[in-house]
Amino acid sequence: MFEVSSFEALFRTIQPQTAYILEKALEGREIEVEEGEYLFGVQGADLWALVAVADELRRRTVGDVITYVQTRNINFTNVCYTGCRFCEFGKPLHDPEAYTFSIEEVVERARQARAWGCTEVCMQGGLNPKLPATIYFELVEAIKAAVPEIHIHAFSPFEIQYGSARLGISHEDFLRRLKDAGLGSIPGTAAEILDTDVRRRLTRNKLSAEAWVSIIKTAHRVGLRSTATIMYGHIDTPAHWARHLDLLRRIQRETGGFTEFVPLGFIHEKTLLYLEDGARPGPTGMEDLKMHAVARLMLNNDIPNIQVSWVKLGYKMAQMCLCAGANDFGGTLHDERISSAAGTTAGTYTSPATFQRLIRDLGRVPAERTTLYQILQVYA
Ligand SMILES: C[S@@+](CC[C@H](N)C(=O)[O-])C[C@H]1O[C@@H](n2cnc3c(N)ncnc32)[C@H](O)[C@@H]1O
Ligand SMILES: Nc1c(NC[C@H](O)[C@H](O)[C@H](O)CO)[nH]c(=O)[nH]c1=O
Ligand SMILES: N[C@@H](Cc1ccc(O)cc1)C(=O)O
Ligand code: SF4
Repeated sequence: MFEVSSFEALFRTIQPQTAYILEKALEGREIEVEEGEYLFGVQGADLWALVAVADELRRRTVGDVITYVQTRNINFTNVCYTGCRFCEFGKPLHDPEAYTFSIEEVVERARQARAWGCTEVCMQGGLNPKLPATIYFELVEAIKAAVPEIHIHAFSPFEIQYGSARLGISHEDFLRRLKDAGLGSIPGTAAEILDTDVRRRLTRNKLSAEAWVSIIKTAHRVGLRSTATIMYGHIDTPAHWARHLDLLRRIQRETGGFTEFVPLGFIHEKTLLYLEDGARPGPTGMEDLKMHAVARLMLNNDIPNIQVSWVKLGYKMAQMCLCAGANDFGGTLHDERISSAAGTTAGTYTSPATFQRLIRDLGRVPAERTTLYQILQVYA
């Protein structure tokens, strides 16, 4: 049984309802959707108690190691007509900033990545109607032929839906062919908020919440693991967040395919969602802390790894969230473009030395991992 007693004194100083839920969490019991929603509303001493309990659960489940992965983003095209209101990365074909890499350019980037020490390439793009629908297979095959040892983490559920629809084949056949070509895993992006009403206001043409769930489950069934994400801090509410977390853990109980959960705070600066549609200017610092902490409480029994996105949070807030339930620092990235296009100034690359320094500053232990959380080296 989990130890509750060391928290007793702290719990006497906070709201009884908060204390009740935090005790349940320390006992390893399930935090219900309504309880998660309640926790998103706590402030002051209750918020710090939530953070302390999330940090304790993190310590019990995954210990004091904080991992990171050497990976290079290859955003092979930004041409996209979906028009998501939160995205400044996607551009129409004739936009002066539109670009598409050739297969040779993508392969060259993967080769360089390997030479720099990367074990992964993270590849996502716009939905570019000028590219052949077979581009997804061609990219994977070409990278595998040139750099066979690199793990290819690529193509969001939306890209899977788009590619398979254009080829007229099932999601399952499309995913199996990608896996046979050498795909290693898929990013769980395009999740945004898995709620029909919110999605309608974020983006008119994007895949539905149901399709996201179905494609993720299909990927897991064919043996392709994925990350899980949420994009929060725009027109969404704590009720959406708690339901989203609950949906992710229910998927995980069916498939076991999620490697980690990555909260992605909305980068608002240049987006139409903020400038024209009245969305909030991204999450506040307290919302960032609560997102990582409540995720730890609700997911701890099902998804052990919670990743901070340093691109969205910046290093200082990322460090804080690593003290509030998270245990993974994400990737080196090298060429981050999506958040940068939306106006973040957090940077496009983080070196292993920087990760190690920021992790040591927390009194924790840095370690490099692979995409699937195999530890490559611990920096004791
Ligand atoms: C840019 S898309 C690339 C893959 C594909 N086009 C898709 O939409 O699935 C990848 C993810 O980036 C995230 N993203 C885009 N713009 C963002 C922003 N302004 N703030 C935070 N995340 C953003 C969204 O979660 C989105 O699903
Ligand atoms: N969090 C962001 C990522 N993450 C990619 C990860 O580094 C990696 O692919 C994953 O950990 C696989 O296990 N990439 C971005 O471009 N922007 C982010 O905010
Ligand atoms: N972190 C995501 C990928 C990602 C890429 C770009 C983003 O803007 C956000 C997330 C994953 O590994 O699954
Ligand atoms: S989020 Fe993806 S689908 Fe939406 S506009 Fe951006 S690149 Fe296109």
